[in-house]
Amino acid sequence: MTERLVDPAVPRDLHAFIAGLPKAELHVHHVGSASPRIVSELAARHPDSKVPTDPEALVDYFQFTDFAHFIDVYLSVVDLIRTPEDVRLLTYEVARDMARQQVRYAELTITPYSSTRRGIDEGAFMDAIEDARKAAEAEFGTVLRWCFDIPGEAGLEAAEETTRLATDDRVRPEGLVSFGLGGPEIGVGRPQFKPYFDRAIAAGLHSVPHAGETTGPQTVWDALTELRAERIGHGTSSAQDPKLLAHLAERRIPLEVCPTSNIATRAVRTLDEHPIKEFTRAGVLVTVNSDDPPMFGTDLNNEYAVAARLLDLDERGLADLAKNAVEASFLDVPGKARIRDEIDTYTAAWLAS
Ligand SMILES: Nc1ncnc2c1ncn2[C@@H]1O[C@H](CCC(=O)c2cccc(C(=O)O)c2)[C@@H](O)[C@H]1O
Ligand SMILES: [Zn+2]
Repeated sequence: MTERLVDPAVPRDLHAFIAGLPKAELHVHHVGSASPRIVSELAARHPDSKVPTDPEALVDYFQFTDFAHFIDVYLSVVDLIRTPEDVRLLTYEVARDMARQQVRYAELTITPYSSTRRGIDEGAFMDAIEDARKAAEAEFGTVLRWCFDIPGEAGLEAAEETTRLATDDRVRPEGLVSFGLGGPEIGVGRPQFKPYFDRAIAAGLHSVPHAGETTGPQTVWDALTELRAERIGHGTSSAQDPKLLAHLAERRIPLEVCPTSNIATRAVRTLDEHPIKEFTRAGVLVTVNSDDPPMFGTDLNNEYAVAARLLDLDERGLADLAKNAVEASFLDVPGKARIRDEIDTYTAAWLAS
């Protein structure tokens, strides 16, 4: 798997630099990060599932003809997660995979509605993710925080349930920092979710909806004006609207860019056509993320290598990219300073060697 991820266009020593570079990840999904080993283990527990039990067969299963197909496959993996133990195992293993890539901090997007709707008790669900979060920090030194997102296509009933789980002090987990909106965008207008985002923001959560992934720049404008987005998930179509690009740059509103995701879901045709270059030229604060790494045959290190190739970055450029994610994160000030210093120390030592 790792060998397939080594982008031949990027010098091997830059891959080595990336592998050791301390990083933060802001746009990565809980279920979407389940490794082939975990997915095949869960599939073996549930023979009624259409998900292959063989990790190699999963590589073919994770090939998508379009975004709708991706969502279907994604939900077939969601169906495998049926007990709090499944949730705990998945979360802990995701943190282990992140630690292996020197991820010091990650905001993991979780869709609690999809699990409680499938019968997992909400209190047991929150305990499972919190236990894994505390274990990951103690054992790997990786700090996890949660983003709860509404699966928009599931409508306002899902929005209400997600908002309740995110704002009711009797159930919301300690690690929760942000509130999002995921799933298909086509036919799922952002303005209808304004009341729910207003409640989440009033409860102290940061707004980070997906927008402009499979629809045009108006969706990004709506996310900014109606949902008061502090960051935008993907924002790919922003490149079609120079005023929007200027607005994002001027207000320093970060984009959570996931290059390989956009190719795998057919949102963008080829990496060379990806708008990440336009974003950078316009002065937009770009962060690089993996979204659903095993499903897209990638990992965060590979996304940094892709960015290095598309943006022609050297070690200092890659270190700046990592620091963008730290700056755009909702980690506290001392935590940000700690990771920023680690990045600078690592980079200086690398360049001096
Ligand atoms: N790149 C992505 N872009 C957008 N979303 C992404 C991406 N990657 C992962 N997701 C996740 O996909 C899910 C979609 C779930 C969904 O649409 C749905 C529809 C109807 C019913 C139900 C249900 O559970 O009853 C769920 C979301 O949880 C979202 O967090
Ligand atoms: Zn996403």
